Amino acid sequence: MDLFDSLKSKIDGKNLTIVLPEGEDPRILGAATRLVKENILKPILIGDETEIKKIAEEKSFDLADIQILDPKHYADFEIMVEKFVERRKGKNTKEQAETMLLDNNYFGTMLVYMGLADGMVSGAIHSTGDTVRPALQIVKTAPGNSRISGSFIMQKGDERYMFADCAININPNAQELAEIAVQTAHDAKLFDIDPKVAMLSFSTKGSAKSDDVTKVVEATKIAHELAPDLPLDGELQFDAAFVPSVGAQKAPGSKVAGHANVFVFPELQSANIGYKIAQRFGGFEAIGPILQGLAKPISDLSRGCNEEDVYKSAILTAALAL
Ligand SMILES: CC(C)(COP(=O)(O)OP(=O)(O)OC[C@H]1O[C@@H](n2cnc3c(N)ncnc32)[C@H](O)[C@@H]1OP(=O)(O)O)[C@@H](O)C(=O)NCCC(=O)NCCS
Ligand SMILES: CC(=O)OP(=O)(O)O
Repeated sequence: MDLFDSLKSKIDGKNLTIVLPEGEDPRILGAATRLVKENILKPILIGDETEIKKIAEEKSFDLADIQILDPKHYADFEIMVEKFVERRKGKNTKEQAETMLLDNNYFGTMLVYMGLADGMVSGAIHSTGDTVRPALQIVKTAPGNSRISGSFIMQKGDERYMFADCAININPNAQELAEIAVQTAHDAKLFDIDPKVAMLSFSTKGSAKSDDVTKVVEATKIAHELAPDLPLDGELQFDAAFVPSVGAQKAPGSKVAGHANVFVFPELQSANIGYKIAQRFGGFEAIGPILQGLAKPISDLSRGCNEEDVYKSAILTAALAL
């Protein structure tokens, strides 16, 4: 079954609500309208109501049944400020909270934290830092996770893979990289991928020596300790991880080499560049970044996203709320 048909059937009838803090962007409005029309979930748009209605009219989007909230006129703003200050435990004053919560991403994240929405999708306009910082500060990590990371589902036809961490941790150490691998394998299962995890490098099984390679070797060792039953191998070059004949030549005996479907990059530069190359040269659809390890589902978008990406990310985020 198509991944999104499967996710839609999981959330069907659950009346889940997803906050879209960039309510004035036509891609967001288009996706929200479609989600309502198809009765998939309830979007909550954040922004200036008059402006949102004006854009919707220009683009002929029907906003009936879509809730719009403007932080400037939110009736329970004071309650939200109180809860924010309580959550930030001395890190932000009431005065700071009053300003911060006028920001759509902070406001939207608080709706999710307070249980007034099931999830949030943002990042069509905002950078990843501005999108995820409120989530890191307010929602924080789920039990058993020391960090959050960001993965992409990469799909084309019948092919479906996961790439990580393409979004958050700039230069993870070995322990962090191992946790990213385990998190991504966990999420892969939610998206009907039976994970075989490759810990990527520019070296395969000792073919090159450097501190960067040693980090991946260490991470592989730690990941085995964290998840002994998980098929995972490293360090592997991408060709050794993906192409069966190359895997057999460069990493004979490996159960993962040549058959990997979850690719863990050594740091953010290669991961972010890698997913965009697969997307733009390779014609893969890139769904994400999916934030892994957060206590509540919040997803980022690439600023290069289109309406379809927003629509799919909202469905996926809702499914993560179950
Ligand atoms: C994610 C990112 C924005 C966080 O950086 P930051 O805002 O400087 O974060 P700070 O170090 O100030 O930490 C802010 C909070 O987030 C927490 N945090 C930061 N990184 C975290 C992580 N990976 N997992 C969990 N919590 C994290 C901190 O503990 C801190 O919490 P606190 O305020 O309660 O103490 C930063 O790592 C980043 O810019 N990453 C790259 C994003 C990017 O450009 N990606 C490419 C495009 S997708
Ligand atoms: C995920 C990502 O790279 O986001 P952006 O393109 O918005 O920087």
